[in-house]
Amino acid sequence: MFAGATETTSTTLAWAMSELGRSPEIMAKAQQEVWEVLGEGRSVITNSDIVKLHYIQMVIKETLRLHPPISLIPRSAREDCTVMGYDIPKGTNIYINAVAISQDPKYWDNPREFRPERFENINLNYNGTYFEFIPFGAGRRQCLGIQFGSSVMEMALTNFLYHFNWRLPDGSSLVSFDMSEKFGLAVSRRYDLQLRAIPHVWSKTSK
Ligand code: HEM
Repeated sequence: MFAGATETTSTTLAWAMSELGRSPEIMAKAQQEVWEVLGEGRSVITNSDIVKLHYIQMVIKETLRLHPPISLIPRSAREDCTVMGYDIPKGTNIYINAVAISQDPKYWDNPREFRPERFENINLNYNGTYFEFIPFGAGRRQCLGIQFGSSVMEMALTNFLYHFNWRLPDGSSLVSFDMSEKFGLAVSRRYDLQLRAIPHVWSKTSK
């Protein structure tokens, strides 16, 4: 459970920073929200700050839509049944492909695009009642760490964006930005993410 809890959250954070690193406009919008809501000189950021950061919450949701760390959710048929014309005998192992569902063009416009705004006016949460978006699974065996995991991710991402500006390493470009995946306990980046962290200096523009 310890590995399941830490690897999922750290992997998602790496994907969030990857998506923001290759989308400077979305990064700027997220940072603007963090700076405007929190104001200057904050050394401690609390949960009561995080609930006000709607765009950050959408960035995390959009990251989990494109990169659900547990992409195959296991189940076992408790009885003989038929699904979409396929006979499934009792005891069959079934894997629900969460990543295929959350990128299905039947439910999502331009599904491969990283666009946090798509969550703006729709009440899609993690509860597992919206089957087109199930990064934490659904039903009785749904993830027990939804609240904790989402708070940790929002808190960490907010701290990253509040305190630092992020740039590509010298010599690399947005065109060649690597987004390849590695399948393991969680679907993580194949190669470590490399970004330059530059401490944020407050000026009139960031207030
Ligand atoms: C990005 C963060 C996380 C994601 C995306 C995630 C995702 C998932 C998924 C997809 C499942 C399977 C659900 C199902 O079968 O329907 C699961 C199960 C579980 N998760 Fe998470 N998880 C995350 C973080 C955490 C954290 C932080 C904890 C604990 C502090 C945790 C504890 C558990 C436990 C105990 C289960 C097994 C539940 C059961 O089988 O009854 N998870 N998680």
